[in-house]
Amino acid sequence: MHIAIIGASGYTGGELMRLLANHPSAEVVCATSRKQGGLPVAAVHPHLRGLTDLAFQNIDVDDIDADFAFLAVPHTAAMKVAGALLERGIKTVDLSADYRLPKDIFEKVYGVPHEAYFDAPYGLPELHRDEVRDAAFVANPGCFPTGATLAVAPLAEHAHTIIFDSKTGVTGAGNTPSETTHYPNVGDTFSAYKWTKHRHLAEMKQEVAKLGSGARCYFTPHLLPVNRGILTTAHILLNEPMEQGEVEALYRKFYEDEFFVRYQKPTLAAVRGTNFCDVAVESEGDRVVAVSAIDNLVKGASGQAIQNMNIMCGFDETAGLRLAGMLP
Ligand SMILES: NC(=O)C1=CN([C@@H]2O[C@H](COP(=O)(O)OP(=O)(O)OC[C@H]3O[C@@H](n4cnc5c(N)ncnc54)[C@H](OP(=O)(O)O)[C@@H]3O)[C@@H](O)[C@H]2O)C=CC1
Ligand SMILES: CC(=O)N[C@@H](CCC(=O)OP(=O)(O)O)C(=O)O
Repeated sequence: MHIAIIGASGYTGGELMRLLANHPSAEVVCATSRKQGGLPVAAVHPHLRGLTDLAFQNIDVDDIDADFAFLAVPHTAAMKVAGALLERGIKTVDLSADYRLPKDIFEKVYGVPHEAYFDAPYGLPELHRDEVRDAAFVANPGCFPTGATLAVAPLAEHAHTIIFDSKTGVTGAGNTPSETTHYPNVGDTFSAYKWTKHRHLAEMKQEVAKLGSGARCYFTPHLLPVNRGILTTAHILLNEPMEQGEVEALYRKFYEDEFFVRYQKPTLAAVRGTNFCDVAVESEGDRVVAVSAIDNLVKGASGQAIQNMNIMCGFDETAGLRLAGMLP
């Protein structure tokens, strides 16, 4: 199957190319970039040298010749081309936020009008696999909401309040340098940002509600001095106390058939470079602490996008994604 990556010069675009280089049924034939057109992909992504001879193309989506596309461009840029891909019958996974929320909530949270709205399944396969299978266009979840939702899904319906406390690596901010990501401002230090109003809270609330939970949700992100990874500590306040054994059994059962969710003590190192989400829980009666770890660029973005592609195209769901982490 021939793949186009729109926005291939960015972090998630590079990660799509790295992962697809090992996919048995997919070949990247088009890597677009507005600024790097004509340059070899390896000039921007040196880790891919020897694995691809492609050069970036600065082309319009109407000129793309491919069977499947990934949109790896910022939110509001994806909506400008999504409709054209759909009209041309090119199945697509959108990594941006443009189709993750209902139109009115998107416009409120992102503060911009949506120019080209249509409904799309929310591509968290562990919760919405059947919808993804039948879709021509899938909205890939945000990185924080992926780890947060998987941390609480088995228990959400028993909760009245959920507090998500997440720590993320810096690649979550994309490859454009900024004051926030400037090395002396992020290295050898640690801080919270958007303490109460991060835009991903809307996705978390949406997914918790879809799980049949009326729980109130709160979220505070923190910026870690690492490149990749998100560790989320979710404080789940229960309607009724539950014993450790009961909670743990619930999690193990909920995820027993999920290749990419592993019940074990989460660390960033064990999931780095992989599509795994590691999860574990500890109960103290009416509060359960659930911790999850993902790689923001893989399960939080490009890996999950390929997992969705595999489901949409009838491939083995794990194709190209059976990678171990890097330990020690
Ligand atoms: N980084 C992460 O951990 C995650 C990112 N995402 C989402 O994935 C998408 C890509 O993120 P990421 O790779 O980190 O971002 P980057 O900023 O690293 O890359 C985005 C790429 O899109 C291209 N681009 C930028 N602006 C426009 C535009 N207006 N129109 C067309 N192309 C544009 C740029 O290429 P050029 O300038 O060369 O054209 C750039 O390389 C975003 O929507 C992001 O929110 C989702 C989950 C996790
Ligand atoms: C470190 C950092 O800045 N992270 C980003 C999350 C990026 C992401 O994955 O989310 P979207 O796909 O919704 O853009 C943030 O906090 O906004």
